[in-house]
Amino acid sequence: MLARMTPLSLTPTFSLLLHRHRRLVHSSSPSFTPVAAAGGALLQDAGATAAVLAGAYCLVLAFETLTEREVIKQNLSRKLVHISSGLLFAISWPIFSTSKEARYFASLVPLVNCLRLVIYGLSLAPDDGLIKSVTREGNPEELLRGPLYYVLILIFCSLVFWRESPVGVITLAMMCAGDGVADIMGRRFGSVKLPYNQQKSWVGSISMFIFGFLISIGYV
Ligand SMILES: C/C(=C\COP(=O)(O)O)CCC[C@H](C)CCC[C@H](C)CCCC(C)C
Ligand SMILES: Nc1ccn([C@@H]2O[C@H](COP(=O)(O)OP(=O)(O)O)[C@@H](O)[C@H]2O)c(=O)n1
Repeated sequence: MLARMTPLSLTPTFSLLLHRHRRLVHSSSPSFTPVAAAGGALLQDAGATAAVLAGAYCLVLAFETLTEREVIKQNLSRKLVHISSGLLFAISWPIFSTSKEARYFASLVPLVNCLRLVIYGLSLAPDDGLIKSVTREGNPEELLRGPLYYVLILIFCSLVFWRESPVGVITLAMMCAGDGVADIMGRRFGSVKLPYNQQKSWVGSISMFIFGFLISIGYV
């Protein structure tokens, strides 16, 4: 049951397309050999990695542009990147092959972004746009805290849980949708604070649970 869990995998259309795709790739034609299958999977994973890397770059670039043009505020940009990055990363998992190596290809995407955050967080190179779109105050060192922990969790979930266990996508749903929405709802409507934490509110905490749970259900 848990084998090959993938986001949207229960959607009949998606399952049928995935099944037809797998039958096509693993067809029993005489000319089809395990070497060809391995080569096909390698090509598919390399292409998927390149596509998702490009998607990650374009996503951050889009929010950089919106922030620089003051279409959205810096704090909202950070939260929208926080919410969308991990959720879109998990949605991209089905485009990778069913090979054992697929998870390693997928984890390259957050790994490249991890290196990017370290380089710019240590000010080894300038990237004002990235800093503006994913930090609170616009300090490069901020990249080495929340954003860096975030991509490390993406690497961990893709390597350890991948599509075999729902724990990975549930973790991403809570971290991205839950924590992201908690901030937005809590800042706006969170006047009644938690008794044991005056920095958090009931609205924010309940929002985290509700949105994290709903997105988790949608993924598994
Ligand atoms: C802004 C972020 C975290 C802030 O956390 P906190 O300070 O609110 O606690 C997220 C940073 C995201 C990172 C810069 C880009 C990550 C891209 C991801 C690995 C791949 C996305 C692929 C998809 C197809 C867009
Ligand atoms: N459970 C929560 C979480 C956040 N929040 C609000 O969101 C703001 C930022 O929350 P946070 O500590 O998650 O911020 P990040 O560290 O995720 O950027 C808090 O200062 C609160 O105003 C809330 O009211 N209740």
